[in-house]
Amino acid sequence: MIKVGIVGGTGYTGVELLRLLAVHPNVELKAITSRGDAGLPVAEMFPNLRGRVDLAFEDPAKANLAACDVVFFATPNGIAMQQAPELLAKGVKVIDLAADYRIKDIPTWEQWYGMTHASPDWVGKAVYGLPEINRDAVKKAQLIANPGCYPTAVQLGLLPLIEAGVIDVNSLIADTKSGVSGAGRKAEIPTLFAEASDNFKAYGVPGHRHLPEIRQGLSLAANKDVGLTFVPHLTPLIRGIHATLYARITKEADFQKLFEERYKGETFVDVLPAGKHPETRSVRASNVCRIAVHRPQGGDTLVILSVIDNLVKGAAGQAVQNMNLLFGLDETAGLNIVPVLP
Ligand SMILES: NC(=O)C1=CN([C@@H]2O[C@H](COP(=O)(O)OP(=O)(O)OC[C@H]3O[C@@H](n4cnc5c(N)ncnc54)[C@H](OP(=O)(O)O)[C@@H]3O)[C@@H](O)[C@H]2O)C=CC1
Ligand SMILES: CC(=O)N[C@@H](CCC(=O)OP(=O)(O)O)C(=O)O
Repeated sequence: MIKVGIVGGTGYTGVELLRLLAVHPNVELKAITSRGDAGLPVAEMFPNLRGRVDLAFEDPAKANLAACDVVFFATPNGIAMQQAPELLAKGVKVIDLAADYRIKDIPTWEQWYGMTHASPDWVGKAVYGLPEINRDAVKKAQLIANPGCYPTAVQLGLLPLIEAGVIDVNSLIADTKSGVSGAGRKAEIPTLFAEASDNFKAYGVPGHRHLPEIRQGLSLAANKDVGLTFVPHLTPLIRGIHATLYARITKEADFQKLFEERYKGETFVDVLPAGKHPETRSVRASNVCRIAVHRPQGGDTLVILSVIDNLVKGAAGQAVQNMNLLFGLDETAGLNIVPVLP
């Protein structure tokens, strides 16, 4: 059994990791941390885990994380970069759900995240954990930078077209919507019920920190810098991301077939039949990204629709998928979940 620790067990991605790992056939949960709720039984905070997780939260300073085979950091940005190196030096594998190791260019990361990087040496060694792109590198990694939620939906939607060289990569548009769980579990005014329900708004239009992450991935695939307009929106959903992606065609192809071929054999990417519209509820609680390819009125613009559950394929599920690869397990272990509908 793989001994697993989680730093930041009281957040939304932390409890989602617990939900998935509690029934994972190859995992033994060893430690779950919280600074504020150390000593509290996990199932008392999260009643959905009663009878599934019998651990109590531990103070991160006291938990024996070094005895684990893998530690997930489900913490705010800037925590793993301080705490992971000590574990990595002891041979523990680390999967960071935050952004500390996602961006290879340190000045770019420091500019967007507004802090000095505490372990820049590990950035170069970290592997960006988008398995559909990077599977072989993930298998050999010690440190995984788990992708952001918007970057997962956007990259999976655009990469097949960029890899095939059939679109203009200077004028890409990603119009994305997220449910409020994307903002985490901490109390904040914009995610109060009275603020976020019955409301719809864009945010971060001048620049969102996922822009450099998405640009990095797409530019690698294009082998040149891409031009991307990225506009996130907050919607009154709890879970879910819907990305509407626009790309101008530069080379004719059977675009539907191109997507079907690219994701053939990918358990967690489902290309819908031509003409369909994916819904966020069709992936809720599952690790699936559902994609549809449209060419409205046969014009020169492709519209790709890509939906994920931000907490699963956008965070905890993808992290478990990466763990499976790291330990040579079946990539789908613990992730064979039918989405909840309605
Ligand atoms: N929500 C989402 O959809 C997605 C989130 N992510 C990323 O995953 C990470 C976690 O997100 P989310 O679960 O939403 O966040 P939350 O705010 O819901 O939870 C954060 C967790 O981190 C713990 N924590 C905070 N500060 C520290 C610290 N200094 N040392 C140790 N633990 C700490 C908190 O517990 P306590 O204070 O008790 O210690 C809490 O358990 C973030 O980096 C986020 O950006 C990535 C993709 C999607
Ligand atoms: C709705 C909402 O607020 N979403 C978050 C992004 C989700 C996330 O956690 O992304 P990282 O892992 O990169 O931090 C935001 O826009 O900041």
